Amino acid sequence: MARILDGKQIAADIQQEVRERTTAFEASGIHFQLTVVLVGDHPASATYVRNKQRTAEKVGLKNTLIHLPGDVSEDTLLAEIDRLNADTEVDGILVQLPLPSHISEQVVIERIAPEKDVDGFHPMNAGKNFVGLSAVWPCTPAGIMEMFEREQIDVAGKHAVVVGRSNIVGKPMAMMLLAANATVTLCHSRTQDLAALTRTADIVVAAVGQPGLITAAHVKPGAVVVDVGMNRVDGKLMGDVAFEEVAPIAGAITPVPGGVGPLTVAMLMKNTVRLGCARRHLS
Ligand SMILES: Nc1nc(=O)c2c([nH]1)NC[C@@H]1CN(c3ccc(C(=O)N[C@@H](CCC(=O)O)C(=O)O)cc3)C=[N+]21
Repeated sequence: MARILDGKQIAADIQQEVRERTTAFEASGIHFQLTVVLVGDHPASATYVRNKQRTAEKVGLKNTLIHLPGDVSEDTLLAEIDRLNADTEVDGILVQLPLPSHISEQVVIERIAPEKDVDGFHPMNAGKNFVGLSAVWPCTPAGIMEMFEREQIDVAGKHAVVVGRSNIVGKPMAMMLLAANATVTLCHSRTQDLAALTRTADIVVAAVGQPGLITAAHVKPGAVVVDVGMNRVDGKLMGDVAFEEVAPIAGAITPVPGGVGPLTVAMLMKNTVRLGCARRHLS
């Protein structure tokens, strides 16, 4: 039976460290602020945003929610981002995705000042990361790497198979693993014989949004299995991994919930402090 990687506990450890840093800065009158922009009333988004705000509160970050109606124009949203870019009190800006279809996510992401881009989604930051200049990495892959480190899962020289090629998770995950000296295979919806590839993996990261896609037949005994999936099935949260059948085979596995999700939120806090320090020339 696999070791269960307790994302919630690791996230709590990261949050504790962030709390210690914000407390130290508070003593010198410095307060970091995360601003979340939510457009519309997508129920899942509202839950995630509430989670982020609660966590920000806990770690001593000022947090502001800008909630705009679902029919807000792209221009109004862009003007709001311009205002936040210019606000010297704001350290991090997160525009919750997905956005309504009448708004271009790419245009919005590019409008966020790169030095306030806590998600690491801006092409400037993605590009820097691509060439090995360390910018802020997207929170989900960053949280997974942080978990590997804290759980002493050494990725150097290992074969890591990432399933999913989004700009938010799959692509940056592959880049981070590569930077940490893993041998990386990036799979996606058009990959032929996925199971044959994942069966050769020492580490599998599933980030496709298909409940139960990764089965026992996809996993080599002893492999580390990381489940990024957040699928709501009959009101229940399910990952991309068929946990019940994979857990007995894997060497280590993340649960859903309580795995990657809390790590993502914790890294958002860590990234906010990092950007706040960089912008204020603090170490
Ligand atoms: N600009 C932007 N940045 C994001 O980082 C971003 C985003 N947009 N849009 C949506 C996705 C999704 N995401 C999650 C974060 C935490 C949990 C999380 O904490 N999940 C809990 C369970 C939550 C529940 O019960 O619904 C867990 O896995 O234990 C889930 C999902 C961040 N995202």
